[in-house]
Amino acid sequence: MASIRVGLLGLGVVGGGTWKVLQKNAEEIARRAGRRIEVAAVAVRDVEKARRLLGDSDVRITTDGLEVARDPNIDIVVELIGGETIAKEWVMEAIRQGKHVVTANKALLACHGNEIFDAASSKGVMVMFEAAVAGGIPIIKAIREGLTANRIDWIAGIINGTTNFILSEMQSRGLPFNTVLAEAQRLGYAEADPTFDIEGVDAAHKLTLLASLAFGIPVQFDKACVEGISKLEAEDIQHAARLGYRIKLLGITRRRDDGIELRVHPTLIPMGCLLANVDGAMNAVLVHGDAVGPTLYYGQGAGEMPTASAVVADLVDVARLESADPEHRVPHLAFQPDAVKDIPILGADDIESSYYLRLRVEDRPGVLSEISRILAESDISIGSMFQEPFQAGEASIIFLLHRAREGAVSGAITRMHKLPFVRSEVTRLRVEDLI
Ligand SMILES: NC(=O)C1=CN([C@@H]2O[C@H](COP(=O)(O)OP(=O)(O)OC[C@H]3O[C@@H](n4cnc5c(N)ncnc54)[C@H](O)[C@@H]3O)[C@@H](O)[C@H]2O)C=CC1
Ligand SMILES: N[C@@H](CC=O)C(=O)O
Ligand code: NA
Repeated sequence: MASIRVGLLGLGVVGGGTWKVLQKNAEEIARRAGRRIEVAAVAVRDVEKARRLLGDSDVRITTDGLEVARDPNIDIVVELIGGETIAKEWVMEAIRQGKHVVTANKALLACHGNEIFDAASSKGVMVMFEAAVAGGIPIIKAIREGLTANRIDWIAGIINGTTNFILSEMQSRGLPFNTVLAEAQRLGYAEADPTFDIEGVDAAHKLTLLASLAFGIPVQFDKACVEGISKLEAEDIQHAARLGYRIKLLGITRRRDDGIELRVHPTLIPMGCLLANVDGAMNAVLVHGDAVGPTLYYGQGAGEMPTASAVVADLVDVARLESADPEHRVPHLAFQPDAVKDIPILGADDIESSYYLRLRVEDRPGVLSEISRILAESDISIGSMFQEPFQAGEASIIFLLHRAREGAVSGAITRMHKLPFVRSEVTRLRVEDLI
């Protein structure tokens, strides 16, 4: 059978890895796909750099992705440039031209996925995005195909390699934040704009896609509650450890009777939990289905070769399914497009979690009773608390609170800020008791 011809948009970390995997495992991939997967053209910013990587191959190099998207000899366009503007323009053009698309671009799909998937369905082409969530872990395939018998209850995961790498190195080696971030950038884990990693935006992009796949809802990144790790203090990492917890940036999406939680934030998880022991740039995703129970997917969530592994797996899927009737392909978001439901996404105040609060207080009689009174009046019960010895007339008090609505906790914190003996902003972190 004739080879399937690919146009690569971008030849950076992931694009370069994709080229390497396709060369290295060409025979094995052809045995699986039923034909060879051949890179016919690439679009890049730096032509000379691309030429060095591609060696003496006869791949056409251009700086214009539209040229690749419009090339009648290309069957699949692989978008690996990132961002939402040019990437969207080139992807939409490829779809208009009737080409299948493979992308690792979670920002693009989390913000414009509904439009892109609609356009692809109308044209009868596939948009595959395994690399966009948790890099090399086949989490999309697992949810979209492996767990289709289940009503999925919740997903909780470490889905950003950069921040997990930063938190792990800060906790285990005491390295400063900026040193570890620079190393994550050198290793190719970080986004072009690393604030996407640090502020939880990248994880929220991925979680948005997971929620759509799990619950059959439209892609709604703008409704996610997002908090990153930039404000996390070393003191809280130490207190958490003393209480038997580790802090991880988690993405959590949960189906409740009144709607769906969609949230990313630093989270205390008990040290014995599986996710608490996922270190470095590794990702891990827990998916709970009503029939299967909890399932766990673990692997490299970022970096050249692991991400390329997912891109190439999608290419093989397209090669296998290309000739199938579009009606018989797996739907983009796991549910048939006419069965997607607009279930409400819950706002921040409606989130339910346990909480860690840290208050810096002055040494005065009645401090504890005042704080306890506010919590009791807000209908929030205290699980445990400890207080550090006073130094220079001040100390930190740490509370672990039982499950409560976030709105109640925020209201209590507002009241605490008005207490004359509270000396700094109250630190609030969520606590989740996972498997
Ligand atoms: N690096 C990683 O570990 C992972 C990255 N991703 C996603 O993969 C995509 C690519 O990321 P990286 O490979 O890390 O980025 P990168 O910055 O290493 O590579 C980007 C490539 O796109 C090309 N490019 C960018 N703008 C262009 C333009 N206007 N015209 C022509 N070429 C252009 C650049 O020349 C470069 O070859 C992003 O969407 C990213 O979020 C997804 C999973 C993991
Ligand atoms: N910047 C991302 C790359 C993979 O998606 C991460 O660190 O996880
Ligand atoms: Na993946």
